[in-house]
Amino acid sequence: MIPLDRETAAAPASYLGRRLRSFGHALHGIGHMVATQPHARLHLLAAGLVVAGGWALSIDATDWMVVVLACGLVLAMEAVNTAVEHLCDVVCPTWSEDVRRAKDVAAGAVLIAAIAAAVVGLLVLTKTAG
Ligand SMILES: Nc1ncnc2c1ncn2[C@@H]1O[C@H](COP(=O)(O)OP(=O)(O)OP(=O)(O)O)[C@@H](O)[C@H]1O
Repeated sequence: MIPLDRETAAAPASYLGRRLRSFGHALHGIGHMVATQPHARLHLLAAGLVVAGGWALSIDATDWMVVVLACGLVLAMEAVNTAVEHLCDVVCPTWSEDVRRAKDVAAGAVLIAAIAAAVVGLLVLTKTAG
């Protein structure tokens, strides 16, 4: 196991360097989520379809704002769910009722965001078509 201070000792000294390094960590996390989580790839595919649909229907700027926020919320929840799953697996690799509850609640957060995003998509669609 690599001690945490070894990593921080190699940190860039400048403020901008540290911010860029943090940005890189976040991008690495997103890449890891997409590479390891089939649900994340499905959410990305759905977001792509929604963007294509919005483009085809020429939805207005306000609708774009809501649609982008809804898609972003789902992907952000999936990222938090992935982090919770990882932490649970490291802290407790065996079966545990507490882990089951924690993972189920985290998965529930994704489901809530996905349902809300689907409702937003339907409302935008019916508003634009109507
Ligand atoms: N250590 C554990 N103890 C008890 N239940 C667990 C444990 N690990 C997983 N589970 C149960 O299995 C479900 C799926 O957990 P898993 O870590 O396999 O996530 P997953 O397959 O990526 O699912 P998703 O991302 O859809 O939530 C959890 O929601 C939980 O109910």
